[in-house]
Formats: sequence, structure tokens, C-alpha cells
Amino acid sequence: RKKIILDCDPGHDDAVALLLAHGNPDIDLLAVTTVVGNQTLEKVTRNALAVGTIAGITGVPFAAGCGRPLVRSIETAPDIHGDSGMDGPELPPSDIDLDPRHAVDLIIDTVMAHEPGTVTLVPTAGLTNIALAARKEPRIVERVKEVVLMGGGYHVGNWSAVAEFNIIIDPEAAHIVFNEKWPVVMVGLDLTHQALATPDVVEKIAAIGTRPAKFVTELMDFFAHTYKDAQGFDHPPVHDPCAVAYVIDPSIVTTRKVPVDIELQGKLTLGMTVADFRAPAPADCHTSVAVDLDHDKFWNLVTEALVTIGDPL
Ligand SMILES: Nc1ccc([C@@H]2N[C@H](CO)[C@@H](O)[C@H]2O)cc1
Ligand SMILES: [Ca+2]
Repeated sequence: RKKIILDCDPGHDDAVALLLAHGNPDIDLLAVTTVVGNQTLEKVTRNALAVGTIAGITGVPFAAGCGRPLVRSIETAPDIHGDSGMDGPELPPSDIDLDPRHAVDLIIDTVMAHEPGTVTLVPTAGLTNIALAARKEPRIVERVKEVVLMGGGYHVGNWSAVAEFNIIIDPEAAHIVFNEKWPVVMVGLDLTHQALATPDVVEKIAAIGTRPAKFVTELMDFFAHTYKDAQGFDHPPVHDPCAVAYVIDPSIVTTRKVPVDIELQGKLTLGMTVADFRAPAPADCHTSVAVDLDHDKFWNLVTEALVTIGDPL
């Protein structure tokens, strides 16, 4: 099984990523950590625990992490995720207790406790926790198998003309993560804008007839409305589970090995993930970007995970 740590900011699509990670039999979810992003740390942490409760996750530590970016001030995304960060469905009180450790320490402890080269980090939010973990315990960089992150875009932005939200809310953290010498697979907007929750996808999920599936349809209904109003999309792109899906089955995403670095100075380009496609990638290039998604295989993974989780209505 593939061991992962999910670092997230639920977030409608983070919730689907967590359900996919929990429901897929090939994934061993070692820990769930939260970081400020779509909403404040307190709100996204409450949301993560609510999803864990709905999914019936037990025996997996949940820890809260950084409440603000390394350098810049907090920027949340209420226009897309609402005031709670996961508006739409009713959220149950959580029966999961937070791990007493900071997320950075839980990430470090977990990576150091497992065989080198076996733990994949899956960030689906700003990279503040991941950057700090690499600075506090540099040994995790050579020990982590790879970092498969939802963020960035080599030709697409959503928080500026050229920058994606998870990167631009903490570009200094992203610069650290992309420049450490570990393998980084950037699952950016170029890929995730192909993962649209169309009506037939939502109908398939509704037909599963379980509480978690109903929860996802309610998330998607809200997400569809805000994505239409705020970004003019007919159907909402469900970004974060694409990173988990790549870990489960790399064949459902095509990737290209290409140097990627983060713009920290530009007035117009701050937070841009600059991919240099020009020459053949240098032999020591440790970054790659996701290009094409197998839409049907992707949504089959999500529906199969929900079927596995069960809990009929
Ligand atoms: N407009 C918008 C802002 C933030 C996000 C969140 N950031 C990433 C996509 O930019 C995902 O992780 C998602 O949770 C999605 C849409
Ligand atoms: Ca997210």
C-alpha cells in the first residue's frame, strides 16, 4: 500500500481528497494535517475533523499546523468555500480528538518513523507546514518518497492572472518546497481544471446512497454555485483529489519532467510557478508537472472509494 500524509485546508475539494485517501484500499493514510488557506486554521481544522467523522476514520492522527503564512498576511477564499470553509452540508460534531502535536511535528515524526523512501507527502493547501517541516528536520527531504502537491499551474492561474491560490498565499513556503532536492510532482490547475464535477458525475455519486456520498453531493452543489458565480465555470473543478488519485494510479495522469521555480519578486507574477519547457530537462531535474487527466478513471476512483466507505442512508 502507498503511505501518505495529507496536508489540507478543507475546503470542498480537500474533503473529497480525504474521502478518496480513506476509501481507496491502496492508500495507507498515516496522518492528516491542516493549515490556514481556504479559511482560518480553526475553521479548516474543524472541517477536517467533521469529514473524518462522516467517513468514520479511526486510528489516524489529525493535527493542526500553521495559522498564517511564513511572511505574508492571511488570505482566505470565502467566495468559493464560504464563511465556514465548507459551506453547504450540515456538519456533524466531531468525535475525533486532535493530536496534541503541531502538524509540523506530526509530519516529521511520521516520516522519521517509517522506512526511508516509503512516505509520500500530499499537500493540497498552502505549503507553510511542509516548508517548516523541511527546515526543522532537513533529514525528511531525502527520506520522503515524493511530494505530490495540488498547486500551481504552468499555464493557468486562479488567484491572479498567472498564480494559483495554494502557491500565492505563501509563495516563500512554495519556493522552499520546490527547491528542496526531493521529487516534486506538481498537480496544477492545468490538470485539475479537467476534473470537473459534471451533473452525470454528481448523479453517479448520489446513486451510491450512503451518508458520505450524500455529503459529497451537497458539497458539490455549493461548490458548483460559487464556482459559477466567482469564476464563471459551468461545472466545478475538484482539484485536490487529483493529487491523491495520482499517488493511487500514476497512469491516470500524464506528467512532464520540467524545471519549476516560484516567482517571489514580480508585481504581476508573484506566486507564479514558472515551468521552463524550453530545453530538454536537466538530468538532475527533480520536478514534474501533471498534464492530462483520464477523467473517467479519476471519477471511478472517487466513486469506488465512496462505495468502500459505505454507511447507507
Ligand atoms: N478559487 C479557489 C481558491 C482556492 C481553492 C483551493 N486551492 C486549490 C485550488 O486553487 C485547492 O486546493 C482548493 O482547495 C480553490 C478555488
Ligand atoms: Ca485545498
